[in-house]
Amino acid sequence: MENADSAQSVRVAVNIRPLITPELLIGCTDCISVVPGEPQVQIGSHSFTYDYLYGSTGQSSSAIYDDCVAPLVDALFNAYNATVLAYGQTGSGKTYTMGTDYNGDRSSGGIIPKVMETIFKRVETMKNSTEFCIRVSFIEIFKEEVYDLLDPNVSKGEVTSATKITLPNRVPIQIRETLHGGITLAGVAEPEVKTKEEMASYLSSGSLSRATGSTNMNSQSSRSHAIFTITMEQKKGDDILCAKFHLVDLAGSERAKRTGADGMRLKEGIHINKGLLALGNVISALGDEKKRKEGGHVPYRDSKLTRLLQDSLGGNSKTVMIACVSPADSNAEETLNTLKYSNRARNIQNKATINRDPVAAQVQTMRNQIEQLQAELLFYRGDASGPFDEIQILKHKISLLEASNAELKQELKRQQVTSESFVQRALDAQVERDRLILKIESVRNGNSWDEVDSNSNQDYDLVKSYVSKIQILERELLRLKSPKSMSSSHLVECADYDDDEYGLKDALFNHGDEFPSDCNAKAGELPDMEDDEKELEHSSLQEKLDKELKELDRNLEQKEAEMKLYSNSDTSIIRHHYEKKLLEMEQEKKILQKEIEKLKFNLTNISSTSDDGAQKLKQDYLQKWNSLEAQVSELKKKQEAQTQALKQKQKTDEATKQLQDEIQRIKAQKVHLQNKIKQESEQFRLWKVSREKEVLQLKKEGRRNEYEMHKLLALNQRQKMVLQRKSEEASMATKRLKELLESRRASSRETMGVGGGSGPGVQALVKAIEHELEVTVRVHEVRSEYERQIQESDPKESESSGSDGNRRREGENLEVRWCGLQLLEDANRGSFVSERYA
Ligand SMILES: Nc1ncnc2c1ncn2[C@@H]1O[C@H](COP(=O)(O)OP(=O)(O)OP(=O)(O)O)[C@@H](O)[C@H]1O
Repeated sequence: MENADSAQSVRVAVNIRPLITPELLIGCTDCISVVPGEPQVQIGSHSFTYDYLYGSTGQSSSAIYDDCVAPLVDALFNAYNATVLAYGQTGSGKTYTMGTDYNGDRSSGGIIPKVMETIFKRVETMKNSTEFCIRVSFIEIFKEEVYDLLDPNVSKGEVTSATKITLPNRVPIQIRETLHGGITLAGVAEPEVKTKEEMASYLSSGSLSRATGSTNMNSQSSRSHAIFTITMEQKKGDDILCAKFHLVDLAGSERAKRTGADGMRLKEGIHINKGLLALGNVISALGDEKKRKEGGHVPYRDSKLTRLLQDSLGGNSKTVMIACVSPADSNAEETLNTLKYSNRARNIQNKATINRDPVAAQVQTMRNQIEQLQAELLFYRGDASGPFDEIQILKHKISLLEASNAELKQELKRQQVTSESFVQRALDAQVERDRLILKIESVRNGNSWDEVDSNSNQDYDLVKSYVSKIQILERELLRLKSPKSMSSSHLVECADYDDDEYGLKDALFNHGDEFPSDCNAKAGELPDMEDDEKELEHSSLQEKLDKELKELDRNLEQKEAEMKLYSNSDTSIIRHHYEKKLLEMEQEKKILQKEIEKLKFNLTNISSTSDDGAQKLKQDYLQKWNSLEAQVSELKKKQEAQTQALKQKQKTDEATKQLQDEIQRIKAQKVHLQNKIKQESEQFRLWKVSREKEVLQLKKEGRRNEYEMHKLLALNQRQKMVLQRKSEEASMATKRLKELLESRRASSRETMGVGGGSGPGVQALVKAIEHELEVTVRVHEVRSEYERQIQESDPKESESSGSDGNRRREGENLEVRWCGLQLLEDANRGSFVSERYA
């Protein structure tokens, strides 16, 4: 179900029947007054307003159908449920108003026959576009049991004159609740009807089966609540709509005293009143705004009548209640009750919705979904006009983002410049720091400040050379790095630094921190600019070529328009026309000249005679001659004009030809230009592809270089450590040597003390031998130490080939040089020491 309408209250109409014969016989008078032109009724001191009012001095009862019921028939065709409910005391005219006792008599009035008629008339007009399936059911609630009035298997029973009640032999029908809370009647007959007559026959046969009986108040009193239901199914394509129209004729409320009911009839009356009381309670519950808002309980389950009317009262239905009242003063009390009861019903709020077949509704929903998805798909594919506004907004967003991107790029460039200077300063500081560390280490190792300074200067040079080498490598790396790869792989690369197997972060030449920032600073600068330039060049060239092409198109258009002008007039026809005209003129001229010759001849003959007649003729001839001469000269002028026109035409023809040539030339140019554009685009594309390849290659190379650089740095670090250790060991050896010399000197002094003095020649010899010994020991120590170091070094390195091997050799040379230096120093120091201690 879908398309929920807004809540609509139950409409209430009051139908006041006229005083009937029995009432008149007992002298009843009219106790109800009606406010003219208003749906307002007054009884005693009570006044009530309704939606509609009929009978008495108000509107005629025949208008009930048009005002109240016809809109419900419309609603039924629009798939809304509808209900007409006739309520009132016994004998107040409910059956009469509803037409439930229809017996096939065409003239009999009532709402149901009119509804049937209208439905079938409309079905007839709509049958081409819609498939209808109309079914009817007719049930009654008699003594709190539901009976099927259309059950064909049930004998009609017999009518006993004593009770005047029809007692059919039948089985009550069970009320069932559907999963969705709807109410159904198990096994109720619901025959399909094709015509009004068919429906009417079910109505009349059902009404015959209805329980009726005679009371003091009504000789044909309905002893049951009857519900005639028309179910209409409409199929329009895949859409299936289904709605129900309940036409309810309630049993009348009654007072046993007045109806004179006893026994069976009394029991019936009690049941009737019980059902109506339950209905009253439901109406009260639904009509009380406060209770409704609080979601209070509505006692639908208190009676079968209220259960069956659940949807009609406060549910999914458009409902009209017709309160039937008798105007007789004898019924004043019941009439007042009915008016109060029905007035409350006006407060009931229903919410009718279009009833769609669940499967059809599902299909419809799915179809809507498919349509929506298809629209979305088209939009995302870009081959639909799409939601134009959305595209505009997105375009605007893109342009804003592009502008902000350009700004950010500018900012990035500025930051890059600043960052570069910072990086330079950081590098300087780094070098200085490393130099100081070396100095401190050296001092700690017991070296004098002079030595430290000289060592430090050498270290500084070494550090500087390494730093500069690193810088060169970094630049090389940056150059190789692609601008595009930087953005994506930068983070990964930076992360790699942290995981570096050599622990570069903690190394003396710690460029792990600076390097990525430097990478960042320079990222995309040079290659990006190069690419940008190339792309800019390409786009400006394309633009230029496009402009040229447009210019050519414009020229072409212009020339073709001119051409059209010329070609509009068919040149051959015009020329033909001019030539023909010229020829005609020529002939005319010849004829005129002949005539002139003839006249001249006649004139010469005439001039020889002196006859008056001849003179007159001469005069005539002369006049004619003159006119012919004038004609000839006129003709000549025309001929000249025609010749001019012909010449002009020839010129035009030439111009046309020129134009045609020019158009051909422009067209050729255009083709050439288009080819050029195509070629240029192709070239650019190829360039881009090769550039991308190059970039990939460079990235690869960059990564390799980077890796090598890391290895170099690690090697360097290891060498530094080796050197440091070696210098420590050398100083230890010196110390040991000093001790050795000291002990020897002491022993020699002792020897001298024991053996007496010796000459200065012997002392010098001892000194020289000692010095020699010291140097030899030192050299031997250092060499063995160096060899040991070499053996200890990673055997894998010796296996590496190519550039790795070169670099390794370079490191070894450095190491040897360093050792040599140390050796020399130590040897000198040894000599100095030996001299001092001599
Ligand atoms: N508008 C009317 N004009 C003339 N006669 C009417 C009108 N309404 C009802 N009557 C007559 O009043 C009598 C009682 O009417 P009806 O049987 O329709 O009452 P009821 O409300 O259905 O009674 P019950 O509840 O006992 O079945 C009938 O004889 C009927 O012809």
